[in-house]
Amino acid sequence: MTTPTLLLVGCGKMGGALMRGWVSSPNPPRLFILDRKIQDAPAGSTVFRTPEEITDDVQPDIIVLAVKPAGAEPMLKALRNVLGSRMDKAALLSVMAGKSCEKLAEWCGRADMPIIRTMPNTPSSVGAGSTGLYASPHVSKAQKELAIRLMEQVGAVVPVPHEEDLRSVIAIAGSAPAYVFLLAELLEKTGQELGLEKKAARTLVRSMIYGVGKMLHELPDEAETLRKNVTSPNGTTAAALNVFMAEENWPRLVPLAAEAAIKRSRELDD
Ligand SMILES: NC(=O)C1=CN([C@@H]2O[C@H](COP(=O)(O)OP(=O)(O)OC[C@H]3O[C@@H](n4cnc5c(N)ncnc54)[C@H](OP(=O)(O)O)[C@@H]3O)[C@@H](O)[C@H]2O)C=CC1
Ligand SMILES: O=C(O)[C@@H]1CCC=N1
Repeated sequence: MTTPTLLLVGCGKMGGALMRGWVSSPNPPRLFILDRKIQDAPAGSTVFRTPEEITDDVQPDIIVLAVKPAGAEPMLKALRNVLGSRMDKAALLSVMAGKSCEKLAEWCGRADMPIIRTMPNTPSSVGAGSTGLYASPHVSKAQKELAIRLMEQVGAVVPVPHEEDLRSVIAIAGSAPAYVFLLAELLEKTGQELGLEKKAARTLVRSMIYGVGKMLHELPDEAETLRKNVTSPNGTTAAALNVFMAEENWPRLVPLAAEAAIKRSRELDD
């Protein structure tokens, strides 16, 4: 298997998470990075601060676009100018929460530009990401396989049949690490308010969430079964879950939050 060449455009929170995941994986890609402020580029990679700095020897197999959606149009137009026909030999892999394949192809200057849209998440930085992936009709079988292989190097990949499905991926996986981090924050804070030392609350909460993640990852059981195994009849967990599971709480709030994320993804498309 040949080592693919990537041009990673934008190396902030998500691009940086992918970069860290890739360089720690068994077969790291050859990395060119375009980012105006990256400080910790991995050994062996090459950094450009502006599109104009990109050298003539750069021929990417995949251009990974990880800037904010609002910055996509000027960036792709600048890349087209600098890369010229080299752009035609590459596929574009967007990680952005907005901007359709159609728009991205237009900004690449080519209606049949092969575009792969993905929605990864920051756990990719430790090889435990989850990525939804949609390939436009212009993506070849080999390009799609390469994109899947790259994203599998940093976690699980779920191909989706429709571009629109990526909105659901955003709501339950792309944005969702923040929901779990919020739960961790609130549990740690509550532990301290209940009298535990900060360090003790932090250790207990983080190892608990790690353990829950490991069980969900390794065991075949449904989440519901694992939840019920913790919930002794009339015990402490049942008392707490009566609060969370009340109709007006999590059963209403989780779909409401997902809907808000989806609505925002539509706005980011414009
Ligand atoms: N954060 C997350 O958890 C996830 C984010 N995404 C998607 O990833 C994309 C990036 O998000 P995120 O990583 O959070 O954003 P960041 O702002 O952290 O990263 C973007 C990076 O690109 C750089 N950049 C932007 N424009 C240019 C330019 N013209 N020249 C050089 N460098 C440039 C930015 O520099 P500067 O700051 O100086 O502008 C920054 O370092 C978004 O589209 C988002 O939807 C997807 C899944 C999860
Ligand atoms: O908040 C955002 O818009 C990005 C996309 C998913 C996670 N972060």
